[in-house]
Amino acid sequence: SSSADGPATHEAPRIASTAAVVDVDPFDEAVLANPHPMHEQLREAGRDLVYLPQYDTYAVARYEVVRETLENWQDFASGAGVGLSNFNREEPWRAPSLLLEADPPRHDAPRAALEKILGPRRLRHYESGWMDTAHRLVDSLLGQGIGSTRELDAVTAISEVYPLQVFPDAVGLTQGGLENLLPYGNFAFNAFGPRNRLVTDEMESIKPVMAWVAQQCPREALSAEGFGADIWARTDHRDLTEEQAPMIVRSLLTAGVDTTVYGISAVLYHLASNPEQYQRLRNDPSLVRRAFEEALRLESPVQTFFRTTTREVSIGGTTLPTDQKVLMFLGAANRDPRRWENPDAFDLDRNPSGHVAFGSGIHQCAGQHVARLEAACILIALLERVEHLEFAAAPERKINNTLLGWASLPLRLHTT
Ligand code: HEM
Ligand SMILES: O=C(O)c1ccc(-c2ccccn2)cc1
Repeated sequence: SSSADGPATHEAPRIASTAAVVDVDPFDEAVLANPHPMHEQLREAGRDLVYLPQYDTYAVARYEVVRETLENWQDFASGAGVGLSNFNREEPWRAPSLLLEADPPRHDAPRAALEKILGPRRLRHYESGWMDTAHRLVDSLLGQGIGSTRELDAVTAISEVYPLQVFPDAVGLTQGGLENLLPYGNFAFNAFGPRNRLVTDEMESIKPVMAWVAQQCPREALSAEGFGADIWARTDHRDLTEEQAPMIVRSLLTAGVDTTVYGISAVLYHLASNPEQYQRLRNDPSLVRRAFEEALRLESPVQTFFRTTTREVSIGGTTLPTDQKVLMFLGAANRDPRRWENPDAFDLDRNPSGHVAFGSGIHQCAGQHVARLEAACILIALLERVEHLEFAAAPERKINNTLLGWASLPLRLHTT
């Protein structure tokens, strides 16, 4: 592309003249563990558009411009990958997703298929089974006794257990090896970041895990009922091809496990941190879905990912060059005081809708209703039997380039 003063050169990236340069490393492990001070720095740098020199990437952190960037798929594309790596220049670590890393029109058929299969109407079929599983898990944790207290790590005993009890079965996995799912998602979300040790440490060990995931996706590997079967059934009417179907099953296994584990940990963290809000919820369980959304707004389990410009485009009055990565800070947007009053408070009186924890626009989370149903079921089962909960010790962060969450949530549960 050329501008008024002749053809654009490409030897050095031209920094958009008026972007605010902020020299921070969003993938530094200390920052990954506590990103909120950096978010404030990025939001208050003086411009809608920020430039991060360490990664030669632009960035957006304010709510309005994050939302605009998410929704403008024409200028900010996904086809070059939604990680730091630009697929126009580097080989992806695995075949690109037909949803996440595809732009219209290639994105259209896989998206239309998955939207229907994971839609709220279809999910009603899973509701009673998932609720029963939640009751069984809570009863196994709390025992039959009443008026007692139980200490447990809510991550290892609840967040990492419940999704694995319901989701692989709903997808239709039949071959065992479910212990591969969390490591696979953990690696996939690390891989959106730079090739730091979080990625390089697992480059070799992830290979058999990738092979296991690939073996779960063929039609014959999946049970006759479930999300996988529903995806494959659409090849019978040519809504999808035999090449697309296994890749869409892979999408479920990549995006549908670690995210929900982090989401459930997020809401348990805030309920334990806000006892009066927990009592409010216990007295009015109809607030359970709002509690999950408010926790997603505050924690944004998926913190960041990228887009790539498809032409010279302006953000906030600053022109960006083409083929440039733009990092979107969903976590910063979800606590932007320009959009949210008292942004850091967990408040069940707030209407959290409009948060971007599930993204926005054509790539908005295709599994959001699955995530919501899982969280609602486990929360309802806990509310019925746990009078109040508190921290038994300090929680510990789990570190990932993209996901923000907890490795440990030591809780004391007082049961009725
Ligand atoms: C709390 C849990 C979850 C969170 C916070 C979350 C977050 C997100 C976000 C932010 C995106 C947008 C990515 C982009 O714009 O590039 C997304 C996309 C996606 N999510 Fe989720 N997700 C969650 C659970 C799930 C589950 C349970 C599934 C599968 C059952 C799933 C499947 C997908 C897929 C397939 C996409 C790509 C959609 C597209 O590109 O059209 N996610 N998710
Ligand atoms: O289709 C896939 O494999 C896939 C889909 C979605 C994600 C994702 C990425 C960033 C934020 C939330 N979800 C990852 C993988």
